[in-house]
Amino acid sequence: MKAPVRVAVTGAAGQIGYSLLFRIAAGEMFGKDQPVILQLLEITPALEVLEGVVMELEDCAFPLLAGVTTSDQAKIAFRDAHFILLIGAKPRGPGMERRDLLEANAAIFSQQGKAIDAMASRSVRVLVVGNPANTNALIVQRNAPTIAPRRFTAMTRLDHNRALAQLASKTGARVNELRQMIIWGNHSSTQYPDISQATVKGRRANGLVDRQWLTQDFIPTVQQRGAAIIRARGQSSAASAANAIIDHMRSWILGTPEDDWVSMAILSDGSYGIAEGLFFSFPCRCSAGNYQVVEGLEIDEFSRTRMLATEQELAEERGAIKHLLP
Ligand SMILES: NC(=O)C1=CN([C@@H]2O[C@H](COP(=O)(O)OP(=O)(O)OC[C@H]3O[C@@H](n4cnc5c(N)ncnc54)[C@H](O)[C@@H]3O)[C@@H](O)[C@H]2O)C=CC1
Ligand SMILES: O=C([O-])CC(=O)C(=O)O
Repeated sequence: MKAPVRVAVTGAAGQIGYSLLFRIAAGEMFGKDQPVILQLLEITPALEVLEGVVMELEDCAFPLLAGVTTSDQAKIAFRDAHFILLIGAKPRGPGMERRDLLEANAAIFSQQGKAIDAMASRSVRVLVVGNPANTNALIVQRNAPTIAPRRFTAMTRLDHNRALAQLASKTGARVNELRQMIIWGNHSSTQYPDISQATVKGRRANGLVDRQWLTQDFIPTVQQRGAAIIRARGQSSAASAANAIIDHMRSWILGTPEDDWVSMAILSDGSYGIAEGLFFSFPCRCSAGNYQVVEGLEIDEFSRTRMLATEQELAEERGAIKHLLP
């Protein structure tokens, strides 16, 4: 049996937490041979609810669940953590953009960045989910200067999965017959879901759909999907977000297939002309716990314009919280 990995999860008593923790404990994130210890963080008033979730975890008698701890102190929850999933934050309601949460959530992420720096394993891998996820990831990373910047990511995998589902439905294919989707930029309504590299059953997706569907239907549907779910459910997406968290971590740790890639928001190194120092979603290939931006893709004018728009928004978000960046 492998040694257990320590997985810290914040906002563990929230909606996403309730869809996520049981799947991690069942072995869906790290594989069926990898025991896990869950280190759960909540705010003090939510600890009682969290105790109920812990009782349910116990009642599942998961063979891979090697322990569960709870705390309202980030420094306790993050101690020696190998993986940290930063979910705990305020979600948006109807009529809001994710950036409207910046002020409410930014303080959480600067404090948690410092706690990661002080307490986590030096080889920790961090995924930021709480919105606005890209800019929160920047706050966390900059507040954790002793951890390598490559170990911080923000989630655009839900957008990637949404784009796959839309294209599969339009072309009558199954999702697993699609390859090489891309989400560029911010997890926001300026993101650019790009099918220019995508294939459907080995054929170029661009040749299977018309420009009008792309611009009037596909791109806005993916960009606005979170808002559509809030309108319908009265709450933001949770089960699909939890599923994307599993997918993101699984790809990062266990790797991507030879003929495909995934979208991850990572600290830009200047690839594709995107300004350094922004958490920007790129197509990435993963292997053995590492990721690399897929280089050398041709970017036409249509794509470039959209990539610049989402880059511009990220630069503005960074400007709004620059006082929180050491
Ligand atoms: N990146 C993405 O694709 C997605 C991001 N989200 C975001 O994820 C976040 C969580 O969503 P839900 O679980 O639906 O919200 P929720 O409100 O159901 O749960 C959030 C939990 O976080 C806790 N919390 C608040 N401040 C905390 C802190 N300082 N430390 C630890 N825990 C704290 C709350 O007590 C609550 O239990 C939201 O910001 C939401 O917008 C949601 C869906 C997709
Ligand atoms: O839209 C929201 O606020 C929640 C979220 O990030 C998503 O569903 O993509």
